[in-house]
Amino acid sequence: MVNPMEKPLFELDKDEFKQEIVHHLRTTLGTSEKKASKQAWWMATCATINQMLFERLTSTQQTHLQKDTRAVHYFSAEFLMGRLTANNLHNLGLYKTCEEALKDLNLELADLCEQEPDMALGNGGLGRLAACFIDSLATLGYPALGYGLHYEHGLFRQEIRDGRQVERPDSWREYGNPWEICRPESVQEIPLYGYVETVFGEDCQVRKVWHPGRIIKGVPWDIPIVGFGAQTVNILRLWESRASNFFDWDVFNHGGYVDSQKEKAEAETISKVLYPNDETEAGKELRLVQQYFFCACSLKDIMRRYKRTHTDFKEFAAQIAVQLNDTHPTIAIPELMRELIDEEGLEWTEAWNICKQVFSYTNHTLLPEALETWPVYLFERVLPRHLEIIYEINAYFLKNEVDAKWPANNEIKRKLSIIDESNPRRVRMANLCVITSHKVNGVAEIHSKLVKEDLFPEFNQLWPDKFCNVTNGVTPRRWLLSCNQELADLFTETVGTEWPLNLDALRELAKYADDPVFQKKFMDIKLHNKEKLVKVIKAETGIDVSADAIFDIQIKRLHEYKRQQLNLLHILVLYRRLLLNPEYDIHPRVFIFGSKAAPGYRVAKDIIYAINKVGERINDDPRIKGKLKVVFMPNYRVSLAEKLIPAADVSEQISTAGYEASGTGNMKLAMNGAITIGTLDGANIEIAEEVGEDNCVIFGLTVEEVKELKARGYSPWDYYYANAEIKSALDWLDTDYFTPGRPGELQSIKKSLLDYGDTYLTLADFASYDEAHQRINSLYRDKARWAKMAIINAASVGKFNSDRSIQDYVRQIWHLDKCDIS
Ligand SMILES: [N-]=[N+]=N[C@]1([C@H](N)O)O[C@H](CO)[C@@H](O)[C@H](O)[C@H]1O
Repeated sequence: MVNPMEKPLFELDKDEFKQEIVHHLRTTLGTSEKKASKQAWWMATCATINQMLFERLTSTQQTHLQKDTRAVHYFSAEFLMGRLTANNLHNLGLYKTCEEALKDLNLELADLCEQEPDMALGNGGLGRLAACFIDSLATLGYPALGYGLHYEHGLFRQEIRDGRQVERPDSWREYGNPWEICRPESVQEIPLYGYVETVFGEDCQVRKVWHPGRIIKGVPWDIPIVGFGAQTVNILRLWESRASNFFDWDVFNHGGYVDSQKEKAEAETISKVLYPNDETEAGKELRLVQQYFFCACSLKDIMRRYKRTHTDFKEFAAQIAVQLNDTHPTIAIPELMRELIDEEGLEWTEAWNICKQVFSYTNHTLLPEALETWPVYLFERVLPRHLEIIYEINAYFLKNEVDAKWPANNEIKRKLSIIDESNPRRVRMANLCVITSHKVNGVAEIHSKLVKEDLFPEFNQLWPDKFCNVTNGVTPRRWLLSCNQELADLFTETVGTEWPLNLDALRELAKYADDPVFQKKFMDIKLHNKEKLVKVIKAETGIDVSADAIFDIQIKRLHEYKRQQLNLLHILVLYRRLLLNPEYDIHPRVFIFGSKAAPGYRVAKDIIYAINKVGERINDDPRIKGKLKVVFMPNYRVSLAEKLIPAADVSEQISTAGYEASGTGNMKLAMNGAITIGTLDGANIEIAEEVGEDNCVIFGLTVEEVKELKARGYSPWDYYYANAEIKSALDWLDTDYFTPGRPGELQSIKKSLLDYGDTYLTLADFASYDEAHQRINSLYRDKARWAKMAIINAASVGKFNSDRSIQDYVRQIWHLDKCDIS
C-alpha cells in the first residue's frame, strides 16, 4: 500500500496547489481573490481536491469493471460522515501542502475547514461505524460501495435554551455540498403500495404481478470515498426521492394545481429527514418506506451493474456481498427475492439460495425496543408482494429447519417464526435477517456471546457456525492523524510513518512510557489540546475552565443505559462534599458532556436539563473555588468530537454491563491517550485486555452480576437508605436549589432512580464508581504514572483500527480480494 506520508500519489507542491485553488476560485466559483468569502475559498479548495479524487475514482471504477471484481455493498440507513475536507487531504497526503498554499494566500486551512457543515446522516455509533468502515475498505483496496439515504436534513441541530435541549432542523446542503455528484444516468423507479395479481400462465406456471399504487423516482448522489494513499476511491451512493414524472395532469387541468403537486411533495418526504432515534425503532410508515426505498434503489443499481457483464445469475452470489447494518435494511431480502423471481424469472429455491449467499447481518444492540418489528397490516398496504414472499420464506423455514430439529414444537415455532402471531400480527425483521443471512455477527466479544446465548439461542443451536464476532474499530486517519496532528507528528517522529496503515506499529511507543523526555512531549501536547479546547468551551458556552484541571469527558447519545445520570449523581456527591468540607482534597476537575437525546425521549431530555442546571449552580459557586466545573457542549457531532477527544484525560464508559454492545468513542479516546473509567461492558473489556488493568480504571457489576442482581430482585431503595450521600444527593433534586423558585423540577431523575426501579442499576454501581474516581484522582496526581498510563493506552489500541475489523469481515464473512488500481 502506498503511504502518502512518504510519497503522495499526486505530487503537487504548494505553488501548484495555490495555483489550482485560485484557478477554481475564478473559474468554478466565479469570483476573485479580492471578493472571495471564506466559503468561496473553501469551495475552491474542495474543487482542487476533487480533481484528484475524480481521477482516482474513474481509474478505480474502470479497473473494477475490467477485472469484474467481487464487491461488498454496505447497506446502512445511516452514514455519520462528519466533515470531509481535512480527511480527504490527509488521505491524499497533501494536508500540509494545502495548508502552506493557503498560508501564501493569507488563509488558514483549519479556518476554511470550519466552513464545512457536518454530513450528519446518522444518529451515533452505528452510523459512524459505517463511515469508518468505508474509509477502511477504500484504504485496504477492497471493491466496496456504501448504499444509503440522501437525507435533505440530517440529525437535528441541538440548541440549549435555559438548560433544555431544543431541536432545530439540520441543513447541511443549504449552499450545496462540494463532495457529492448527482448521477441522473442511474435514476431508478421504485414501486409502492397497490395490490398483487396472481396470473396463471398457459404452462400452469403461477406468476405474481404487483400493480403498484405509486412510483417514486430514486436519484443517486455519489460521494467519493478516498482511501489513505488515494490508490482506491470507492463510492458512497445515497438515494434522494423525487416524484416520478407521475405528475397528475388531469388533476392539474381540472384546476387541482396544489393536488397535482401533492404527489411531488409526498414523494420528496421519503428522503427528507433522518429519524433521530438511537436504538429505539421509529415504527412509523414513512420509516419503513425510507428503508424499502433505499434498499430497492440499491438492489436495482447492483442488478444493473451485474447485468452489464452477465447474462444469467449463476455468478451473482459469487460477485455480490451485501452487509445489512442492523435490521434497518432487512427489507432488501424480500426485495431481492422479488426481483429475481418476478422480474428475472428465477425459480423460488434458486432465488432463495442466492439470497442466503449474498446477505449477512450485523446486530448492534440487545435492547428489545431496538429490534424492529412491523405490523402485518402495514406490509399489506405498503409492500403487499414482499409480505407474500416473507410468508413463503417463513413457511419454508418452519417446515425445513424448525420442524426438522424440533418436530411439533409449537413453542419454538412461535418464537422463531418471522411472524409474531400476537395481535396485531407483526413481522420480526431480526428473525428474517438471521434466517436468511449466511453470517450473523455482533460488534464486540461479550456482545456476540450474548447475541448467541440470550438473543438468538435457538437459532444458535440450529446454525452454530452462522454466528461470529467482529469487534468494532475506528479509522486512525480521522481519529488520530487528522484530529490530533501534534500527537500524530510525535508518533511519526518516534516510530515512523507506517502507523496510520498499521496501528500496531504504535506498540513501539511503550518503550518510551517511562521516559521523562517522551512523557513531557506527550503530555505537553495533551495540555496544548486542552488549552485549545478551553477556548472552544468559552466560545460555545461562556464557561471558563482551566487546562490544568482533569478533563473528564462523556460524549455519546443520551440514553439511560449509558448512565449519564450516574456521572451526574457523582458530581452532586462531590459538590456536596466540597460544600461540607471546602478543604476536601481533590484535583480540580472539569466534567464535560456532549450528548443528544431523541426528541421523544422524555427522561433523557430531563437528564440534559439537570446536567445544565446543576452545572450552572456549581460553576458559579465561589465556595468550591473552581475545583469543579460542569460543561454541557451543545450540538455534539463528529466535528466537535474531533476537538474534544484530543483534549480528554478521562474517558467515561460507564454503561450498565451487558447493555452497550461495543462503544466506539471508548476506542477513539484511548487512542488519544485518555484513561478509561469504565464497566466491563462491550469493547471496554477488550480495551482493558489490550492496555492492561493497570492502565485503566474498571468498576461496577459484571454482566453476570447484573443478571444475578436483577434475577434476585433489585431495589434501589436499599442503596438510597444505606448510602447517606446518595440519599442527600437525590433529595437535593426535590428542592429548588438548582432550579430557584421551581422546586422538584429535577424530580423525574430521582423518580427514575427510585420509584421507577432504576432499570440500569445506577445506585447499585454508585459506590464502586465513586471509589474508581478516587483512584483517578490519586493516579492523576502522580504525573509520571499518569503519563505512562496515557502513553501505554495510545500504544496498545492497535486492535481497534477499523482496518482490522474490515480484515475480520473479509476473512469470516465477505471473502473479498483486494484490487490493485494501477
Ligand atoms: N444501534 N445501535 N447500536 C450501537 C450505537 N448505539 O449506535 O452501535 C454501535 C456500533 O456498533 C455500538 O458501538 C454501540 O454499542 C451500539 O449501542
